[in-house]
Amino acid sequence: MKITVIGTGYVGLVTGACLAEMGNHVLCLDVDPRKIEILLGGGIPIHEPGLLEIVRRNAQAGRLEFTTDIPRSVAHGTLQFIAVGTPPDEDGSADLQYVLAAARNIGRLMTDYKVVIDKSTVPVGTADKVRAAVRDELERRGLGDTAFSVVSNPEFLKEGAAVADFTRPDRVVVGVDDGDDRAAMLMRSLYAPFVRNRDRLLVMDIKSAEFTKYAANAMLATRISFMNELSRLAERLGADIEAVRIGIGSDPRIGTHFLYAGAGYGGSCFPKDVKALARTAAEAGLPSQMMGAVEAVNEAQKLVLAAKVVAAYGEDLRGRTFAVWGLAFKPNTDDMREAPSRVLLAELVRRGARVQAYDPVAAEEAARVLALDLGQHPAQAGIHFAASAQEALAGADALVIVTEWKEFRTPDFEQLAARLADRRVFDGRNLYEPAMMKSFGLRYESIGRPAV
Ligand SMILES: NC(=O)C1=CN([C@@H]2O[C@H](COP(=O)(O)OP(=O)(O)OC[C@H]3O[C@@H](n4cnc5c(N)ncnc54)[C@H](O)[C@@H]3O)[C@@H](O)[C@H]2O)C=CC1
Ligand SMILES: O=C(O)[C@H]1O[C@H](OP(=O)(O)OP(=O)(O)OC[C@H]2O[C@@H](n3ccc(=O)[nH]c3=O)[C@H](O)[C@@H]2O)[C@H](O)[C@@H](O)[C@@H]1O
Repeated sequence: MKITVIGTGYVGLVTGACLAEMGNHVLCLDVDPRKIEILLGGGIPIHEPGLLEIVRRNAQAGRLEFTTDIPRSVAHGTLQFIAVGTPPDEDGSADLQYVLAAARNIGRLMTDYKVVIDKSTVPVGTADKVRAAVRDELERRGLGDTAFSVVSNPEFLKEGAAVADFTRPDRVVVGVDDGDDRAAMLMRSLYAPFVRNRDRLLVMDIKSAEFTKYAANAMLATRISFMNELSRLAERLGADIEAVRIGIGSDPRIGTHFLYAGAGYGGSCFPKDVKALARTAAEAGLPSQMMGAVEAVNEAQKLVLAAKVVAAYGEDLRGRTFAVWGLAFKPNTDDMREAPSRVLLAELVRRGARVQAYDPVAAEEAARVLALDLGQHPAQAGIHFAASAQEALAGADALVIVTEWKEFRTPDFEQLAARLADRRVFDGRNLYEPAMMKSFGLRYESIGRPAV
């Protein structure tokens, strides 16, 4: 099939590459010429395991192309995936300006039947707005009776595992208008190679499809905030949240996934989608009590590591040096959006500490966003980037772990103890056994477990 993907962020690029891999002819459009330049040069603008190979292979085969040319992109695909950003507006609602701009471009230039597919995460009712935007443009051109379909096809992939999530999905949700058999059939055949078990392709009405996406992210964020709140209580009571996690996760009604207490959730989606769902609920006259609580618990959780450091060293951290391992909002990505490390680093440098930070891939992106957060170059604020986890430890008083990259799981503990002046580790991801840390003479504080 001929497919256009609008937006070459995480979702657009993964969608385009994986659909090309199945033999479709995909043209990816972005309005950001820098991204298209990178893609035309054989690279990708993000760090995502396995993606570069698929992009290169399909680009070389001529099945995956990139452009900034909007008329060409509209002419190309019968299926037009809209995969642009939907960042939070000032009031927390999803900002639909990019989605609607993409829809207007389609209406302004299309000459034959198109399926306009909302892949971006968009509030219930957005498909109607997209439809109106396309229709208005067609009518302006005197082509009001040109046929087109609007489909909701929310994406559930996780960064760091995006290719596997897209190609072996737990489910694919497709929202279509009642009776729009043409669009439903096109979507079914498009996804057939990925959903061998046909039950996993869930066709429903458009509003339910739009709502399913927010319900999924809100449920996952709720689980994390619930565990984070319990972790604080566990610390106060002297219980171990890891034992509790295993204890409750073994009940299949609860399940083992997404129950890890930590340094707070970050990323481009949970924070914004929780806010947007709260906004939708308020606008519908049914204000959500839960979403506000989920968000408030998370904001507080992002401060927990800094609070532990302050409890150990006092409010004034001048003259102290901290090694920080992990900056990205989670492992296997260089994405720094809403990363808990940003809150930690801002707190440490505000109190006068020096920071030696290490992340396997996110350092460059971290330097960029921290400069914006702090209003000055990170080095001026006292943040230095180390080339390795070991280098970050040199001359540090203590280590703070924010992101659970695999390479942090089994460090040389003797060396760790020898390098840290205070032999102290603050672990925001519960990577190690407290008793083992103690046996190496390390003082160890983690999340929701007794300090040793
Ligand atoms: N990042 C993720 O893991 C997931 C994201 N989503 C949702 O997918 C959507 C996209 O997210 P990301 O890929 O992270 O976004 P992103 O911000 O990384 O990329 C969006 C891209 O769209 C481009 N763009 C904006 N307006 C455009 C236009 N009119 N025409 C062409 N290109 C345009 C931007 O230049 C940018 O490159 C969001 O709604 C997000 O909530 C859903 C599931 C997973
Ligand atoms: O809508 C989206 O964009 C995506 O949002 C999340 O994916 P993502 O943000 O890439 O990352 P997650 O793996 O969900 O992690 C989000 C945050 O939660 C934290 N987390 C996750 C799991 C857990 O048990 N505890 C925990 O603190 C992670 O450290 C991270 O900061 C969802 O998992 C995807 O299904 C969804 O498609």
